[in-house]
Amino acid sequence: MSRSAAKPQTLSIKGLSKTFKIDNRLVEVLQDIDLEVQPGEFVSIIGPSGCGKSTLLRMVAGLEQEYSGEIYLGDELIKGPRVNRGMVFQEARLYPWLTIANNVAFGLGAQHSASEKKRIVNEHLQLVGLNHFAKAYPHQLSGGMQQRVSIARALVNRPQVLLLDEPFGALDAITRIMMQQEIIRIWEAERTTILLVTHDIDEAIFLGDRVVVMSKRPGALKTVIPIDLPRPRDRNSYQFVQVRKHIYTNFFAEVDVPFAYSI
Ligand SMILES: Nc1ncnc2c1ncn2[C@@H]1O[C@H](COP(=O)(O)OP(=O)(O)OP(=O)(O)O)[C@@H](O)[C@H]1O
Repeated sequence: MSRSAAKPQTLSIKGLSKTFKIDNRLVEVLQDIDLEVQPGEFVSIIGPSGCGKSTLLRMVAGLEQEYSGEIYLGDELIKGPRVNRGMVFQEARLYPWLTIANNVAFGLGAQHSASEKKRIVNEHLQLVGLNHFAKAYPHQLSGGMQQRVSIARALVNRPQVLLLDEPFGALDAITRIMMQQEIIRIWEAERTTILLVTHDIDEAIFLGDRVVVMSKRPGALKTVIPIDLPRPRDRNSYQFVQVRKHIYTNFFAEVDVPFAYSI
């Protein structure tokens, strides 16, 4: 592909803490997060429900702006959303009245001519394997295909960082496995830095160069585990199973069940 990439930058999260006001109470959600993500690295984030994983991603996206600490992309202090960071959510969030091509084109800036827009959209539809669906509408696509459209839309401005917030959570198990292979293929083609939040420990190990494990709220970094397994990874290999066992037994063997959820 003839798509020129911007120079990759390191993502630096420094001393990040976040408090929300819930029911007139201040609730500390994130506590002193320090994390450096190298250009082109794939980092998976796991942790108990409510520990602040999505909030952390939203902060990197620039969607949350009140917090202490700093987030840098290269030399740029992140203060709000910008096209150098793309985000994909659990639901595809497509516009039902727009064709697939127009959904992908939606985020493209006015600096592109109509023919340039068409070329960029086609390249991205090809990247996610949907070039034959340019004129279809979202309701004509399966959940996995819709999610691929939202990945194309997030990549269309050539972001430095792709933020994936439980992007395959709503998909069935088989589609999920296919999408994991798909995101690896896209990542290997694009070499975009990826931050993935997931509830699925296998998915975190299968995809990540490193797995960040967060503690329960207020979310802090419990540990960061490098995954030195060769790609493509085999979920049933001895080494893979050992990494999974290590994460389960050391970090998730005794997850506290809040009283409200206990029987
Ligand atoms: N806009 C908001 N206003 C108030 N509280 C919020 C807001 N967004 C998130 N929270 C609170 O922050 C905490 C962390 O939420 P967040 O969605 O980041 O957690 P999470 O780790 O992604 O959870 P899950 O794994 O269940 O999706 C929760 O207690 C939630 O209630």
